Amino acid sequence: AMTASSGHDTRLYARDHEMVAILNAQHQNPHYLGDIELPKGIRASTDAAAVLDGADTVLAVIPAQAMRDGLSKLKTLIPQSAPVILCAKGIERGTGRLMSEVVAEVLPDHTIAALSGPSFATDVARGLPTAVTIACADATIAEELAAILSGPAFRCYSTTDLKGVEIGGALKNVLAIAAGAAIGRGYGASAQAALVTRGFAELRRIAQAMGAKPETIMGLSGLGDLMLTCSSPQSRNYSYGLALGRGEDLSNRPLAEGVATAPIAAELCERHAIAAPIIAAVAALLAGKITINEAVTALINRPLKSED
Ligand SMILES: NC(=O)C1=CN([C@@H]2O[C@H](COP(=O)(O)OP(=O)(O)OC[C@H]3O[C@@H](n4cnc5c(N)ncnc54)[C@H](OP(=O)(O)O)[C@@H]3O)[C@@H](O)[C@H]2O)C=CC1
Ligand SMILES: O=C(CO)COP(=O)(O)O
Repeated sequence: AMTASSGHDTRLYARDHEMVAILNAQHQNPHYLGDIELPKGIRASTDAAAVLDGADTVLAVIPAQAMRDGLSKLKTLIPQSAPVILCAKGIERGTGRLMSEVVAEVLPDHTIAALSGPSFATDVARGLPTAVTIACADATIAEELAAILSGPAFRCYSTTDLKGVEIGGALKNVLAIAAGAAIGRGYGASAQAALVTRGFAELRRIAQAMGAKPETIMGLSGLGDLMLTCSSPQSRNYSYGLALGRGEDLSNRPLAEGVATAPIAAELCERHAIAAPIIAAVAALLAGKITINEAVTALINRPLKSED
């Protein structure tokens, strides 16, 4: 929707024939975006070759755990000259790879970028004002992509800190589950703020260990997306946490990337001796190893320390 609103020829590949037919005929995507009116310029197709033929920029918008498989199937069709912009927020299960590392293995000769920041799909599709970060190791390409993607209500800031952008996007989902679970269990807004703030300290430590820039973590793709995702039931990760906290049935819920990312993030922190008790608690909670009450009691009774 954002590229079509900016006047770009926008083609969408999807595997669901019915969705493609409805999108082309009614300019809506009822399953994912309700009755939101999408720009008429978007042309959808189930024919990947036709969609990707001659594309000068490709946005990869599939869940993190499906990224390797999804792009592998399309790799011969993606034009060599087209930068691939990753929109998924997560760490790959099994390998611990960031999305850019996954794509570097699948498409080793392509320019890789990542688009991330506080941006609910429904807000962007409605044309509500949104600001995000686009990252690419090549500063000129990052700036060019920011200019291409920005539009009347969509503002892109550019950075070369690909890792920083990816780490913020992946970990905010894990922390949103913690925030939602605390509210769902009835611990209140003070506990929620404490979890988000101390979770942010964990995010900063991990980012530093991985060589990300502090400015990126303090920016839209870090703090910005953390604020959004940890405070709004519109977030699928936060609402997953809410349901967990309320003891609701967790089957058949919409995608919550933090569920897959939590255990791998906790394992990475343990392996690199990075203190991340909240991320570890989310992983243990999701694995059914502890209850929310046990997690909160353990967190609040940790040895006292300075606030760093
Ligand atoms: N929704 C949002 O507000 C935002 C989402 N993101 C990120 O974008 C990524 C995708 O999320 P989102 O689009 O919301 O997820 P959804 O679950 O809403 O949609 C997933 C899309 O990916 C397709 N898909 C799923 N699995 C595969 C697969 N194995 N191969 C090919 N296509 C597949 C689905 O197709 P089908 O319908 O055929 O199953 C569907 O079109 C996530 O990492 C998310 O964190 C980032 C910013 C905002
Ligand atoms: O990443 C998002 C907003 O920036 C969407 O969050 P959820 O995946 O939790 O819905």
